[in-house]
Amino acid sequence: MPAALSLVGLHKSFGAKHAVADLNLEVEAGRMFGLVGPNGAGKTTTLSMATGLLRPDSGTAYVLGHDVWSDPASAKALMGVLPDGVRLFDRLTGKELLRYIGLLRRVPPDTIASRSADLLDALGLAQDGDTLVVEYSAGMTKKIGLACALIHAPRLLILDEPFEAVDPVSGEGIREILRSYVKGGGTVVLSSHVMELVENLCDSLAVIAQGRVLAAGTLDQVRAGSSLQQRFLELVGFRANTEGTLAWLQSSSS
Ligand SMILES: Nc1ncnc2c1ncn2[C@@H]1O[C@H](COP(=O)(O)OP(=O)(O)OP(=O)(O)O)[C@@H](O)[C@H]1O
Repeated sequence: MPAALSLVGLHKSFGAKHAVADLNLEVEAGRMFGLVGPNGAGKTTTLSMATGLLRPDSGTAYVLGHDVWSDPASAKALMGVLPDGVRLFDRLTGKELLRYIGLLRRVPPDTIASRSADLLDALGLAQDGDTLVVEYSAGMTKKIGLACALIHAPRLLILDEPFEAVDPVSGEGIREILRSYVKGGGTVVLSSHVMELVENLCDSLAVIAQGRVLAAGTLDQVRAGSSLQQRFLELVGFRANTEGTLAWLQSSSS
C-alpha cells in the first residue's frame, strides 16, 4: 500500500530565502500526523506544495501514489484540504458554500444535503447554516473550512492550523471528528504550534525548522522520553531570554 502522503525532495525559495529545502517525508495511511515547527519554519509552504496550491521549485508530492503535480485530478480527488488564509466564497451562506464545494467534488445533491446537516451539527454550526460566511467569526470560518474539506469524504485530510481561533468546545468536537475519521481508515496531516495538542492527538509527527526536517517518526520516537514541548525546544534551539533584554519594559527602569 502506498504512503498516504509522500513528499520527495520538495524545495521552494522566495528570492534568496530557502523556505523549504529538499524536504522528504512519508506519512503512512491511517496515521494522525502532526507537522510542527516554529514561526517561519516552512509548514504552510510545505503543505501548500503538498496540496497543489504552490508549485515547488523542485521535488513533488504523492497522495496515495498519485503525483500531485503531474496527475493533479487523481491526487486532489483523494484529499480534503484546509489551507491557511485562503479566501472562501464568503458571500455564500455556510450551507450554500458546502453545496457549491460538494458539487465541484461531484457529490450527489442529496448526499451533500445530508452530509452538510451532519457536519454543521458536529461542528456546532447548526444554527449558522443560513448565515453568510462573511459574517462568521474567525473560529466559525475555520470550522466551515473544515466542513468543506470533509464534504466529499476524502481518504487524506491536510489541515493547516485547524485549531487556530477555535474555542475549546469546538476544538474537542473537531478532535472527535478527526479521531473517528482515522478510525474509519482515513489519514490526517495537520500543522500546529501547540505541542500539547499534537501530543494528545497525533500518533506520529515531524518537527521542521528552516525548511528542513529535524526529527520524524512516531510520537514516542520523536519525544525520546521527554515531553514533546521539551524535545521541541531542544530540537529548534530555544534561547532563554538573557538578563537585561527588554530592560526598558520593566517599570522600575523609568
Ligand atoms: N509568498 C512569500 N514570499 C516571500 N517569503 C515567503 C512567502 N511565503 C513564505 N515566505 C517565507 O518562507 C518561510 C516559511 O514560511 P511559512 O509560512 O511556510 O512558515 P510557517 O512554518 O507556516 O510559519 P507560521 O508558523 O508562522 O505560520 C518564512 O521565512 C516566510 O517569511
